[in-house]
Amino acid sequence: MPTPEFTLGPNNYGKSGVRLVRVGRESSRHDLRDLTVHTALSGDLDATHYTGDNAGVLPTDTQKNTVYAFAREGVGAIEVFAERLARHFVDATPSITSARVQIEEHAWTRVGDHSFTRGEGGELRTTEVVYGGGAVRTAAGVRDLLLLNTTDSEFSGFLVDEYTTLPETDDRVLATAVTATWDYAAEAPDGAVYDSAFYDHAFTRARGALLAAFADTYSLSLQQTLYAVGERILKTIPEVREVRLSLPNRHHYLFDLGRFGLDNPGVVFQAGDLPYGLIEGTVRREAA
Ligand SMILES: O=c1[nH]c(=O)c2[nH]c(=O)[nH]c2[nH]1
Repeated sequence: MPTPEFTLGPNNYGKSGVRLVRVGRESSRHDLRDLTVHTALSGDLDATHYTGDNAGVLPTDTQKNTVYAFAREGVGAIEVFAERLARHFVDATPSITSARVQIEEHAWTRVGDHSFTRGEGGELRTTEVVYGGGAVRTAAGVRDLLLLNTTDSEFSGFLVDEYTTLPETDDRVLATAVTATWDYAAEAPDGAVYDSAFYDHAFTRARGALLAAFADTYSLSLQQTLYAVGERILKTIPEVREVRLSLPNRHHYLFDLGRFGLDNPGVVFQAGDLPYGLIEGTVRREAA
């Protein structure tokens, strides 16, 4: 290979948005799983970038096919399915040294033995597994979990400068669409086995902790709520080492009804769209 003029930096490639629906027919009460899978591989891929020599390139089409083929025997928890795929791409492909597999699960609600319903959009359960150098890193989470408190939220005492117009409030609607991601420790502190049952149970408990913290925290800022949510997840799941949260502030503006001779004691709001505040942060197990 001729010496290239410039240096290729970090790179990865894979298939995004692999839509997989699996029907479990073990009994007449069918099981339904609906996943979107994203693969990203990296390794010794200089040749394809510098010269177009594709000998080390496992096509993204093959990566997609592998997702469907692996689903034939079962999926289990999305964390486990992602790890199976990531390990396969690395262990079976000499040029590939690291694989990232991300999965979003769209939840369907059962309405019969073989009937299900779900709204468009809606909350997703998520995972991201990275496998390389013999080590697995597993993260799990939720996206677009909509939450709203009609009271027990204030925002006051903030910094004021010549551009500040925001009035202080001692009672507001607090609404957000939570994206939460939590990392599992490589070694479970209590010796738990990271299997599908573990991940499903941990997900249910982490989500429950998130909801409880949002509901029972008297909020002086969304930042304070963010910390309270992260803290609650860490306290609930000993295997979690870090929680990352992204909380858009879905503003609700008290609508001025005074123009119509009406009072508005926190009853009628205009739901805002853009712009929105975006509060993001990480809460870690290590002490401050
Ligand atoms: O909870 C909040 N945090 C902020 O930083 C902020 N800024 C703002 O305008 N409203 C809010 N609310």
